[in-house]
Amino acid sequence: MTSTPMIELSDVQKSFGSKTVLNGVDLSIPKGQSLVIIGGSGTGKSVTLKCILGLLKPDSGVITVDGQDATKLGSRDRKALLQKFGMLFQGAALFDSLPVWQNVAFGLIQGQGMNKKDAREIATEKLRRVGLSPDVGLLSPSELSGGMQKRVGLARAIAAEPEIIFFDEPTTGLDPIMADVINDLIVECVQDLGATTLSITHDMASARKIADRIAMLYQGKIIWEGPKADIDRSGNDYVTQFISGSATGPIQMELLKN
Ligand SMILES: Nc1ncnc2c1ncn2[C@@H]1O[C@H](COP(=O)(O)OP(=O)(O)OP(=O)(O)O)[C@@H](O)[C@H]1O
Repeated sequence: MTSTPMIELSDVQKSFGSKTVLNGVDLSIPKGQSLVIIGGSGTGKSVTLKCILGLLKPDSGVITVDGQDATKLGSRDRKALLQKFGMLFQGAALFDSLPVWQNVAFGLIQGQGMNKKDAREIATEKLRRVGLSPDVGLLSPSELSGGMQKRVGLARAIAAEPEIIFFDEPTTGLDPIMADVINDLIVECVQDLGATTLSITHDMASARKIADRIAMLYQGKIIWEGPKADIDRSGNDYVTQFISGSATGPIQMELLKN
């Protein structure tokens, strides 16, 4: 394993008014590794992603992406940095006004200025990679099942062959079998590209499948991080409660205190 971190967060803090959401988050993802952040609703998983993407500015701390301080970039450098990212959004977030192939090709045409013919060829190839035939490229996203929409979202995320891919709740809304199919596809596509990935999810089956390492965010800090094989013997009562989905344990006690 290479020790060069592709993404590194050091003591990142972010508050909204009097509410502290991130209270000293430290994370390091080596190149080519997949980290999954787990944690309850409202614990700051999305805020962490948005800080890395530059959509939110942390109050303090350092975020480096491929060696660059991502919190101090001008708009041109930020655009260049964003070109390294692919993203699969929660709910796939496809444009219904565009046919499927144009959704997949969107970043190639709008972001890279690629001509439509070449972008369409790549979109068709990526659709095939995720198990969809070229005919599907002509449909509207609204004509597709949830599982097919996730496949299209994945094809879009990998279209530009990014070095880094973010997966935001990639299995939300899917039945467990379709979720497993999508998890397998994610693992295959990430391996094809050798990409570094950061995912956020509540779905432990997904985390166990797509992660190399898992980190748990709780009350604004990473309270446990380790290889996925160690999660069942973390020795951390919060992690144990979260992965067992139990209503009783320290997390419930904290909720009752508030
Ligand atoms: N722009 C904002 N302004 C004010 N508060 C915000 C903003 N964005 C997020 N928050 C608050 O920060 C907290 C963490 O939100 P975040 O969306 O990161 O949670 P999450 O862990 O991703 O939750 P979920 O799993 O439910 O998506 C929440 O209390 C939320 O209300």
